Amino acid sequence: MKNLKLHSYWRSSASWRARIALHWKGLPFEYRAVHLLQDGGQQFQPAYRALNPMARLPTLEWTEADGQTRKLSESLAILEYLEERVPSPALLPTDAYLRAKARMLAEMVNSGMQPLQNTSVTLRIKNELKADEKAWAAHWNVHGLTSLEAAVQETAGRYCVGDAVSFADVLLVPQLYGARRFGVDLKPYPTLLRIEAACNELPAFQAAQPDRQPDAQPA
Ligand SMILES: O=C(O)/C=C\C(=O)CC(=O)CC(=O)O
Repeated sequence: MKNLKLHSYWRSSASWRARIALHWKGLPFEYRAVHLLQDGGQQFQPAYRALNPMARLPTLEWTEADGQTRKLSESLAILEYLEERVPSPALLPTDAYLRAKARMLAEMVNSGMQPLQNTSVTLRIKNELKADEKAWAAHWNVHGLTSLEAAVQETAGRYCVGDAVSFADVLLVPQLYGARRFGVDLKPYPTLLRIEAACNELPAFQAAQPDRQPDAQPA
């Protein structure tokens, strides 16, 4: 994989997952900023939609040794692909059950939480339904984090699944940032907070943080 380009937005949690995985695997990439709110949402522009018909972030583009260009969207598909292409350092355990557990915890965020509070959803709740989109988003974060705190008890070591970083941690850290943005009290999730702190000691997690990205906006 050469000439990697990641279409990303600094605080898009799905972009953040891909950034962690790329840094973890030691794959340098060019950062292509797509602003989710400016210009009515740059993700809706035809050039980006041609890359990603869902008009969502992230999208990864690269070139193979034989010159073929490739593109992939959906952060979990990107994580799975990078894990296959660059197995070491790993982001999945070797034991099949624990691998499934890491994917299960990741899916609890990927399918069970984030889509319910995605910007495309919260904007419709606010503008079409005239409802409190922050309360809506906070509700689904509380439901998901309560479930995750319970679920990780079986496998947690230093990280979500034992003492090695996995997809579960890659999904957890950006989601906690989102939960804070929606005003969720995180005190009921001590295990998740402890894992987040452990992850944030790692250079790949540090490099992927929103405020370290070229399109970050001052608070
Ligand atoms: O407010 C903005 O700056 C625009 C959009 C986002 O950050 C995207 C999200 O926070 C959704 C998410 O990835 O969970």
